Amino acid sequence: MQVRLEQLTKAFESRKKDSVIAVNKLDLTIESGKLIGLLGPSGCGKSTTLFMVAGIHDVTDGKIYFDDRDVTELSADKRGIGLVFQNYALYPHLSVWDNIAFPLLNSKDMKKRLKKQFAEQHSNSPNYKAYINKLVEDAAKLVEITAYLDRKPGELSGGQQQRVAIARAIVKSPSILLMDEPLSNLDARLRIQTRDEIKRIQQQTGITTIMVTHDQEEALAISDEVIVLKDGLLQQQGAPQDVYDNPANQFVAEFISRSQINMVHGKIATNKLYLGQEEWFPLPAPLMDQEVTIGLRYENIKHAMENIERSFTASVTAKARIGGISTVQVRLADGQQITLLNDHDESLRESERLNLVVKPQSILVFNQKGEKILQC
Ligand SMILES: Nc1ncnc2c1ncn2[C@@H]1O[C@H](COP(=O)(O)OP(=O)(O)OP(=O)(O)O)[C@@H](O)[C@H]1O
Repeated sequence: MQVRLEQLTKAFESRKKDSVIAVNKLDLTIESGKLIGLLGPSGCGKSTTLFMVAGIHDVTDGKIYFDDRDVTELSADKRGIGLVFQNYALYPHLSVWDNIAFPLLNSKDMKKRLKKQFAEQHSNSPNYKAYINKLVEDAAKLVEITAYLDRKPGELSGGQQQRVAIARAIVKSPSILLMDEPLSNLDARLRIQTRDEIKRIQQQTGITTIMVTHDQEEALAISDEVIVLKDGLLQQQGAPQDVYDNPANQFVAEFISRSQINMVHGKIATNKLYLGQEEWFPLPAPLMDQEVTIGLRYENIKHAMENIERSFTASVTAKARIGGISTVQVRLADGQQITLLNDHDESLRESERLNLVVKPQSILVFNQKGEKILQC
């Protein structure tokens, strides 16, 4: 099912006189069957957006459509969504089976729907009870927790509990699955494993899924598309690699870079780009004279032959090795430091002068407002 937000806005009344605009005129279309990473720093409005789509928060302004149906005023239980929370929110006194079956057995609407489905589908189940049992077992099988159906949540690991929560959300065949930071209570190893599980489950079911996360690596790894928010405003939507390669602005470039980006001070003067104080190269198209910030990702800066077009020189100040990644820090003529990946040359010496070049289309130039004015 497609999800479309039109000028979606949420203001929270504050005790002080100004209200907080948590989500600000958000226009978005999420295509059916996609896994979306809703991404941004703490307080940017991710959860508020998700909870409006879920029907948990009412909207201050704007519209929410599921396909062509306006669901803005529809209550949460009538939207056909599955919800997964950060803290799993399982019932501790119920078994895993009972937790998964809970939404099937405790909603009048759902019971009505299931009875109709059971009658229409001429299912292989001999009776309604067996039909429910099969739905629970199928959901448990999908998330691979069949062996734990008799246990209580407290007898499971965090990762297993989150799988139960996912099973409970998908057992009612929702049209949309909404996940609020589903991985953040898990340790690093389980996070990667569960992240990959979410991808598999989403691909197997084809349910349109929106996953809120503040962890860009997590979002980039599994999402078909990422949506980046800041201060309640949409910054960019696109395929992970495209957003990484072509960030819309300085904020996105820094947020989606695992911090491995240099932001170097420079300027544009008489249609030439300056790296620090040094003239670098003529602009491909004219731009106004101004101070700029130049974004250069570590992996895009390479050693080069002397005098190659757009090359620049810098001297080595330090080398570092973190895990399998080796970096070298160099100083430009005006003293600014930049870092690059030290792919191949372990023999670099301190103060050695290097000739460097940046991969085409990866020089990102931002104006003082953080808007991208050039990428070349
Ligand atoms: N019930 C509320 N009352 C008042 N302000 C709220 C309320 N809920 C959220 N906010 C504010 O709205 C803004 C967006 O909050 P939201 O929880 O959506 O952000 P988030 O991106 O999900 O953050 P996090 O990653 O920390 O969960 C924040 O400034 C927050 O303080």
